[in-house]
Amino acid sequence: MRNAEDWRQEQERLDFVTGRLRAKIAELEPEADQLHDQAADIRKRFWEEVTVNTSSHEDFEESYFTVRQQAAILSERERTHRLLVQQWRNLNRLLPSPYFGRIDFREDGSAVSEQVYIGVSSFVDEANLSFLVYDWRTPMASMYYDHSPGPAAFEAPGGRIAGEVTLKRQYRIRDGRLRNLFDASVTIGDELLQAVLGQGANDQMKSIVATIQKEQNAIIRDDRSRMLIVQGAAGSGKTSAALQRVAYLLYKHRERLKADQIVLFSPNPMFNSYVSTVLPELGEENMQQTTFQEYLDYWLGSAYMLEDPFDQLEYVLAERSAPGYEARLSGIRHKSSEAFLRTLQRYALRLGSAGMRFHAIRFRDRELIGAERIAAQFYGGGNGDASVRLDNRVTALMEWLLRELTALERLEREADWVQEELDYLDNEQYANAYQALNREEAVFDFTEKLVQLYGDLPVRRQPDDFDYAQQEEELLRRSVVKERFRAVRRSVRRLAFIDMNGLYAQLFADGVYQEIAGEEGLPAHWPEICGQTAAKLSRHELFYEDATPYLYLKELVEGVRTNTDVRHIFVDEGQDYSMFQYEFLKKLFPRARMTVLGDFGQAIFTQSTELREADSPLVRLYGEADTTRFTLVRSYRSTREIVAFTRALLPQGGEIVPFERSGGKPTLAKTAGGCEAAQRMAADVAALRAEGFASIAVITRTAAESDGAYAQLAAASCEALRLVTKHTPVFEKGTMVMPAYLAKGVEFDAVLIFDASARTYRHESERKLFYTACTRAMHRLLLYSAGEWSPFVRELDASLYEAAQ
Ligand SMILES: Nc1ncnc2c1ncn2[C@@H]1O[C@H](COP(=O)(O)OP(=O)(O)OP(=O)(O)O)[C@@H](O)[C@H]1O
Repeated sequence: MRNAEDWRQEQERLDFVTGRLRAKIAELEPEADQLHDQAADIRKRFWEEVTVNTSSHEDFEESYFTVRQQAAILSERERTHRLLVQQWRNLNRLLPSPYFGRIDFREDGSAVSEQVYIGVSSFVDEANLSFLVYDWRTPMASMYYDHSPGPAAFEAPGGRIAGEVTLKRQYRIRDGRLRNLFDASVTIGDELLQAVLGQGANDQMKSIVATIQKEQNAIIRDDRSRMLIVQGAAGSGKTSAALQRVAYLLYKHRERLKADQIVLFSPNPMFNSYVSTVLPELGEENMQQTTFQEYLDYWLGSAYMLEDPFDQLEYVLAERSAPGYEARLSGIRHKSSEAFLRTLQRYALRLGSAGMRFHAIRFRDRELIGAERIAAQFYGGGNGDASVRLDNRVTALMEWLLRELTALERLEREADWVQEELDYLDNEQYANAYQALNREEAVFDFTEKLVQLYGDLPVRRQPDDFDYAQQEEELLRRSVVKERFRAVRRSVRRLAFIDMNGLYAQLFADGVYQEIAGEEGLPAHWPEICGQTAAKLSRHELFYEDATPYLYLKELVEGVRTNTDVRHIFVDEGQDYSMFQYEFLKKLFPRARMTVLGDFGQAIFTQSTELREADSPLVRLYGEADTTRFTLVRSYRSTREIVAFTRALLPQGGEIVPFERSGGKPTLAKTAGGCEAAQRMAADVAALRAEGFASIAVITRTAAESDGAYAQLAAASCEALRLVTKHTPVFEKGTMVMPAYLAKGVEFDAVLIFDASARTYRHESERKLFYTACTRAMHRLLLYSAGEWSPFVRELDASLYEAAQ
C-alpha cells in the first residue's frame, strides 16, 4: 500500500522523467526550428529555380528530372520535419503531466515485474532504450484499463502474453508535481473518476483517457468487426468512447490510416464544435465532421428547398391538429423503412423497360431533341437491352445525346442567329474568336518551317487571301455556336435530361406504387401521403423523409456516388437515423467500417432505429457475423439523484446504473405561470451562478417555445442569456435557452425544464424528448410547471424529487 516512501520514490521518478523530457525537448528544439526553415526555404525557391522548358525533348527531360529530384528532397525533409515536430509537440504535451497511470506486470516465467507508466504518448529513454512512458494505446497499456491486480494478459503483435499485474496505480500530476496517487484495486479508481466527474461542464468535451472504463475500452479497441453498434444510456460515455476510438485507430494504423479517412456524423453543427478539441488534446488531427443534412444539402440544396430533421420534428411536435397530420406521420415511417427502399429498387428495375421520364433538350427556346425521341432512343435504338443496368444505359444515352449535339451543332452554324451574332460581336469577343483562329494558324507556321526545310509544301496563306476570309468566318461561326452549345452539353453531361422530379413524383401517382409495392403493402393513409408528397414536389420542396429516398432513386438511375477513401464512419446519436439512411451510408462508403453509437431511450424522431434489441434491424446491414454489439449501462454524466429520477422516466430505465456521485434531488417548482414563473427562474439561474455553475440550460420542447421562454426570461432580467437555434454555429458556455433536440449530445451543470406541465409533455411520443432534456444535467435539475405536471412526472415515485419552496 501507499506510504511516504512510495510517495518519495514516485516524486523522484517524476522528476527524473520530467528532466529527461526537458532535455529531449531542448535537444529537438533547434533541430525542429532549423528543419522548418530549410523546408520553407526549399519550397520558396522550388518554383523559382525550376522552369519547365519544353522547347526540346532533352530540355524537357532535364527539367522533369530536376523537378522530380527537388520534390523528392523536399518531401523527405518535410517528412522528417513533420515527424520531429510531432515528437516535439508530444513531448511538450507530456511535460505538465507525463503519465496518469502505472501497472507493474510480471510475465509468466519471469521473476521480475516491469513498471509500465502510461500517458498520452510514448517516451523512450534513448540511453538504455527503455520506455519511460507508454502510449495509452499500446497493447501493454490495455491491461491498465482491463485488469485489476491479479492474473492478466494482453494481445501483443506476436501473440497473447500472460502474467500477473502486481500493482495498479493512478496519479494526479499537475505542472510536473505529484498531487495525488491512488492504488486501484478493482476498476480505475473511483476517487479519480469522482474528482473528474465532479467538475463543471465545459464548452468543449474532455478526453477521458485517464479514466477509461473497462467496458469503454472494449469499444475503443475493437478492431474486428465491420459494424460496431453501441447502445448506451444517456451519459454513459458513448461520444467520449467514440473519440478515444478514433485516436486509437489513428495510432494503431498510423502507417495507413489518416485522420481525413474517418468521418463522424454529428447530430447538429453545434455539436461539431463541442467535440472538436478532444483529438487535438490527444495529439491527433481531427477526423472529418459532418451532418447527414450537410450531405443532403450538397446534392439537393440547389434544386430543392429541403426540410431539415429539426423542422420535421417541430412539425411532429407542434402540428398535431393540422390536417393530414396522421398521414404525414405514416409517410415519415414508411419512407424511412427498408420496405420503401426495396420498393424503390423494384421501381428502378421496372424503369428498365418502361416509365423513364426525360426533359427535352432545348436550345434558344426551341426543342433540339424531344423527350419522346430521347425515350425512344432509351428503350429502343440499340440502347434498349433491359438486361443492362439502368445507370449504364443512362450513360450510353448521354453519350448518344452528346453525339447528336455534335451533329446539331454543325447544322446550327448556318442559322440566321449566328450571322446576327457575328455582326454584333464586340471587340473582346472578336479578339477571342480571332485568337482561336490564330491558334489554328500555328499549324501553318509549322507547315512553313517544313516548307523551308523540304521545299514543295504549299506556302503560308495571307490574311488577304479569299480562302482565309472565308475560313475566318467559318471559324468565327463555329466558335460562336460552340460557345452557345457549351451549356447544353454541360447539362447533358450532368444528366439534367432525366426528369428526376417527375420520376419520383410518378411513384406517388396513378397507382404505380401499388403495383410495385407487392407484398410490402401500402402504409395507412396512402392516398393522402401521395397528395402531400406531390404537392411538395410541385413546389420544388422536399420533406426530410423524402430527401434520402429521392437521392437513392437518383443514384439507382444515374449511378452510385461512392467515396472509397473513407475507411471509418462514426454515427453518433445513431438511433436518430432511419434504416433507409443506413443503407444509403453503406452504399456511399463501400470501403468503410461503421461505428454506430446511440440510445434508443433518446429516440426522438419518428424514423428512429432500434439499437438495443438483439434483433435490431441495424444488425442486418452487414450481417450478424460482421457485427459486434456493446451495451453501456453505467451513466457518468449526472449525479445519482438525477439518474434515479431520469431512468424512472423510461420503461426499461431500470437497467441504467448511476455512478456513485451524489448531489441534490431534482426539484419541482409549481409556478403561477407568465411573469411570475419567469422571475422565479431568473432568480434560480442567478442563485445557480452564484453557486459557481457556469453552464446552465433552460430547455424547452420546441423552437417556438424557446423563443417565448427567451423573451420572458429576458424581460425578467435574466442576465447574459443566449438563445440557441439550429443556426448557432458554436457551443459556448453560459446561460442559454434551447429546444431539447439541440441539447442532444451535450451537457450542462444545471438544467431548467421550462415547462414540465401536462400541457407541454403529454403524449407518449414525447416521453423520450422529455428524458433527453432531463438527462443533459450533470449536477442540478430543476423542473417548473404552471398547471398539472406532465404524466411522466406524475407517475414518478415522490421520493425521487423534492418540491421547491
Ligand atoms: N470513463 C470516463 N471517465 C471520465 N468521464 C467520463 C467517462 N465516461 C464518460 N465520462 C463523462 O460523462 C459525460 C457523458 O459522456 P458522453 O457525452 O460521452 O456520453 P454519451 O453516452 O454520449 O451521452 P448522451 O447519449 O447523453 O449524449 C461526459 O462528461 C464525459 O466526460
